[in-house]
Amino acid sequence: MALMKDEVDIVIPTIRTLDFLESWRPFFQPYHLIIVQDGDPSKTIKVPEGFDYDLYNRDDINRILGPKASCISYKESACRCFGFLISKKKYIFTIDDDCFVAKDPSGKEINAVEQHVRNLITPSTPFFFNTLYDPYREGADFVRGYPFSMRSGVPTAVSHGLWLNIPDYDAPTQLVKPRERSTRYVDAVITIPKGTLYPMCGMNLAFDRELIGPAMYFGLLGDGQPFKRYDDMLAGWLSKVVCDHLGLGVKTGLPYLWHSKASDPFVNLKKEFNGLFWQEELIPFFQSVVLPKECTTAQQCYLELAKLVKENLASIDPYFIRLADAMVTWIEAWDEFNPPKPAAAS
Ligand SMILES: O=c1ccn([C@@H]2O[C@H](COP(=O)(O)OP(=O)(O)O[C@H]3OC[C@H](O)[C@H](O)[C@H]3O)[C@@H](O)[C@H]2O)c(=O)[nH]1
Ligand SMILES: [Mn+2]
Repeated sequence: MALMKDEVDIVIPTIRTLDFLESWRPFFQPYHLIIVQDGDPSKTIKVPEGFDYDLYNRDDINRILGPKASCISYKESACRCFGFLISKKKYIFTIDDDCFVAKDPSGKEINAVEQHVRNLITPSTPFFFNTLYDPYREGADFVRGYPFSMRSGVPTAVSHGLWLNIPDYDAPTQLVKPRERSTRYVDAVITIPKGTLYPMCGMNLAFDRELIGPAMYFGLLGDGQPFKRYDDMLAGWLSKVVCDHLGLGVKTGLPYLWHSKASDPFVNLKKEFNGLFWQEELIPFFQSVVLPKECTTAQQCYLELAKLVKENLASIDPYFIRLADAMVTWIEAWDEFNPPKPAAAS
């Protein structure tokens, strides 16, 4: 049974091949796939038979967005956010092409789509921590002392899944621990408390487009930019600031998938180099941001954040002025392709 099959798009950035889809066929076949082909658009990427998909390469992105295509990264997994923008569905699940179906401790294959949807359709508890983890899961509840006034929770905007086998480590960690593998299956889903940022990894991620889509921009990184392999981190910091401001929840934990490819740590070190230093200034900055109460939509919050990025981060590097402009272009593109729905007749 494919949960919410008409409400979910599965977005896959790829610069390699899509053979991994065979592993997901039982779970993905009922859903629509949006494949964002990065790199050389003249290269043909084969999609295995039997999947319902749209595939967009760089020529398509340029044709569809016109000048606004300038905000979509090139040669960076951040290109995936083009799929977020042109989707018409309520939920997005995005996954990398080197991620496979994992098994839980009982040996059962994990349907990551289903778990993400369950995470997203049940509330979050960012304002008061429930020590027995997600109280809305089967076999759990609010523990003694949990305020009754808070037990309805808040809408969940983001569901952040994890990975067995190759963990998402930065290059320095990968270099000193080349053989370390993620083997611990933790059967938990946890709401990330309000006021706390987190390192959002894009390889096993789902979100509610209608609640937080405009804030899930993966930035202008990659080819031609001094900032690389921090696309998901940037989106995670900014979207969490917006979620906290709008009273939306972010969950992390289940589902797990099996991450198979360790990218080259030396190549990654070069790509991540600036980010390793900049993150130590960016994180405290985003942690300190307080958005004005007049910002009541994800778009308004995001445009305010673009202003703050431009005003406060150019001292780190002039690149942040370009990033701030790209954030504004992203919202313009978002609104062009996702015009506000007319208010229901009263
Ligand atoms: O220029 C590129 C490079 C990659 N892709 C696609 O993005 C996906 C991730 O690529 P890869 O598996 O090589 O990345 P990792 O080293 O595992 O690190 C990931 O960690 C999570 C991040 O969100 C991000 O996905 C990576 O940093 C994969 O589908 C590639 O085909 C691309 O489109 N363009
Ligand atoms: Mn990978």
